[in-house]
Amino acid sequence: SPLRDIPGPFWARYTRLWYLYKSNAGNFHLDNIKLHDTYGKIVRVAPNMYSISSVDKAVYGVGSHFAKSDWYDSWKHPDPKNITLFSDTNIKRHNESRRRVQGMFSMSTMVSYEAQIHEINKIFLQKLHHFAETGETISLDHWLQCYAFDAVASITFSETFGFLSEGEDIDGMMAALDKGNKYSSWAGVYPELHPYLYPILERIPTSGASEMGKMIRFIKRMIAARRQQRTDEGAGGEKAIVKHTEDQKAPEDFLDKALNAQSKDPNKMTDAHIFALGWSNVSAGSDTTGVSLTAVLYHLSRNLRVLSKLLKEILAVEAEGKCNRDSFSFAQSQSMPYLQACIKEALRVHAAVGLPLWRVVPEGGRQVCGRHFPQGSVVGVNAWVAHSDEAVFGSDAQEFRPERWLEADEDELRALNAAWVPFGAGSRTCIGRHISMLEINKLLPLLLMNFEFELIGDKEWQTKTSFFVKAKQFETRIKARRVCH
Ligand code: HEM
Repeated sequence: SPLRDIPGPFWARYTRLWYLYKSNAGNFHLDNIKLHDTYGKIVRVAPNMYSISSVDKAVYGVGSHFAKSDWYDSWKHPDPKNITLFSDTNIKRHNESRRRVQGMFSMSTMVSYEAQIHEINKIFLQKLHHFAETGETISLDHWLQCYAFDAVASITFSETFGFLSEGEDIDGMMAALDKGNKYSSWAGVYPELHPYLYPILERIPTSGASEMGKMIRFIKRMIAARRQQRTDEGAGGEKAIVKHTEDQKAPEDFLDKALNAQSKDPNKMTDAHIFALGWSNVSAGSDTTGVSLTAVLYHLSRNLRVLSKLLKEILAVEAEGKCNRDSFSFAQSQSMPYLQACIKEALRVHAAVGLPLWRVVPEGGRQVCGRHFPQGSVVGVNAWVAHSDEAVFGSDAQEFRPERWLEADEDELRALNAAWVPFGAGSRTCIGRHISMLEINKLLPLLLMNFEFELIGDKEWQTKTSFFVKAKQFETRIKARRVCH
């Protein structure tokens, strides 16, 4: 092989088992950084899989023609009818599907959902005020995940899953998603087995495949119920706008938007597109935002200098009467440079996704990270590796220091931004990033204005990666914030 000199662990040269084991051992986000420290910019992690240390535009640039590798096949049901945006490895079909739904995810559309997010924020604040009164210790990561689930459900289906009000994983949906993701992460290493493994494992209750099946059925039930409701209401698909919330001013939710688009042109918005939309929002829009919110709060709680500087910015806005402790507008958050720097920095030091984003070198081969790769080679960058690159982020790359985003000059900022990939990059970049940005920007100032978060234990937190880098536990005590600092 022309790539035989690429270094890496001994067993990775001969078998995918090494990557299977390592990527599922729970620490690959950190192991991947160590691998690059040991072996350099390009590291072999399996006979034909190469981890690269930077976000090469040749691979991830828009129009690069590097398709997602078959590692993504295991992220969908083997039935080809169940395509999803995230797992589609066909460039042409993915572009077409993405174009059909792109408008629903634009920032301007997202801002129209502010009122829904505001309602979810209210429920969450009430819950936290209760915990502040009782003084009990809570798992903040769990509650932030409940929040993210209910928020995305609210804009997708105009109803919450009830996680925040119950504080529980109702119907085991969180666990189902978690197990499904774990299955996909390991089965992706041997994707050729997925069509055979999935139907067998699906029959074993609580296996990752059976839990994935449960989520798929849940989404299909939500869609079928809405179709029925529209028929019962006489909409029958022809009426342009059908409201499913009591608030008649609320914008159409994602599902209605998709069903209305289908009634206008069933060929453009097929049943498969509608399923893919519901599935993407629930599966890709909950854990990711929960993990990111958890990361922001964790790093702020451990960096009191940063926290008090951010509080100053937020409380100054409050003093000017531009917000109150119940409501914070997205527009306001956008004019707060330190808040933006803190969010960006937290997503840098703790990207939600902790595995490389695998791509296939297209026909004719390509130059990647300064070396030629023949077609069919699989290359991928892990955001954790890209974000720890000292050549870009400086010798303090490991530190949580939001100022780096404010001190950089124009050229430096361009380089920082190019290496900042918590949402992926290029044509496969996260389509839902504006949803999470809306949620994070509206919620975080409210949390900090209302509460003090006291971490239990002074050790660094423990994390576990399957695909998402989740806190093992984030035990916290909450106090109502009464005095301005
Ligand atoms: C902070 C929160 C989020 C993070 C960190 C995040 C991260 C990512 C990343 C890294 C990718 C690229 C994966 C790859 O190349 O394989 C991605 C893709 C995707 N994300 Fe997100 N995501 C977030 C929130 C959301 C939300 C709220 C939604 C939907 C409601 C969503 C839906 C998607 C979809 C559908 C894709 C696939 C896009 C495509 O291939 O065209 N994400 N996300």
